[in-house]
Amino acid sequence: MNFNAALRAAWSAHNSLLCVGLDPDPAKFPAHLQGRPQMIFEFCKAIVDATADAVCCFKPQIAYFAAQRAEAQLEQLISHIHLAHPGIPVILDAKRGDIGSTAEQYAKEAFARYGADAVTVNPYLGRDSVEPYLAWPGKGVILLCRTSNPGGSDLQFLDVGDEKLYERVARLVANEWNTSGQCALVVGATFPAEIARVREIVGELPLLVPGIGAQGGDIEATLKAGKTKNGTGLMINSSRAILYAGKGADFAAVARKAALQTRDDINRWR
Ligand SMILES: O=C(O)c1cc(=O)[nH]c(=O)n1[C@@H]1O[C@H](COP(=O)(O)O)[C@@H](O)[C@H]1O
Repeated sequence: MNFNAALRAAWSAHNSLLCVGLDPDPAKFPAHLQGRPQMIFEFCKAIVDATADAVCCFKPQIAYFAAQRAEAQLEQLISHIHLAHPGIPVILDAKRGDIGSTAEQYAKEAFARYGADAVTVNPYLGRDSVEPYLAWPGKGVILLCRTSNPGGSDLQFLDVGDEKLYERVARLVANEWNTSGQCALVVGATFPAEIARVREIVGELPLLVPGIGAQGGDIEATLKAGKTKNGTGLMINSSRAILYAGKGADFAAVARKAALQTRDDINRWR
């Protein structure tokens, strides 16, 4: 699957810019799943099947699986998404960053082991640390630019010459690293002014925007700042606000309601 092409197709086929983040925390699972050996897969599969027609992509966060020794369930989940919901791209949120030889292994892990269509990557080791991901044709490489957390400002807001570090990252990625059209950027919904600045710098490049829902980012401000001319260009992630909207046996149906509501709230401002 070509990540960029699949994303564009899903934006249009599902009329949605919503990315459902899969951050499974067993402590928050409904009672009837507790203690089941495959509960992480079962929880995520139920969410995926209930929300697939309302999203443009899914984003499993690898730490939630690895912390529970559930990597096999992550493999199973991504494979399920591809089989049951073909065409919906999967972003593996791993925020990797290492020297080239190690990055080759991380790229193989994301794309060959897990079968992800895109991966999040930290840009601060520079171009040669990102090239091993770009060597996988058609796979998406989503670079951290202006993260949603308050401490993101500690480094990303430093002045480098006549611009901020996050602006330099946006410019570098859009103008120099994106030679094969595989790149995208992460910009938090909690910083709409910076979303607007990044959009100004990068033209139509897709932006992954986490931070609505549990982190309190504003949907209207995000859309006004980040949408492209045709009302797309964004993968707006919500994890906890959708996954844990319900706490009972009907959790997947409640998650679906939350996802549809979020999709519609987003579409109001496109
Ligand atoms: O790369 C990410 O996805 C990411 C970048 C960022 O700046 N902020 C951020 O919250 N994320 C991820 O997005 C998800 C946000 O989850 P919620 O706050 O529950 O919607 C988590 O999986 C985070 O790891």
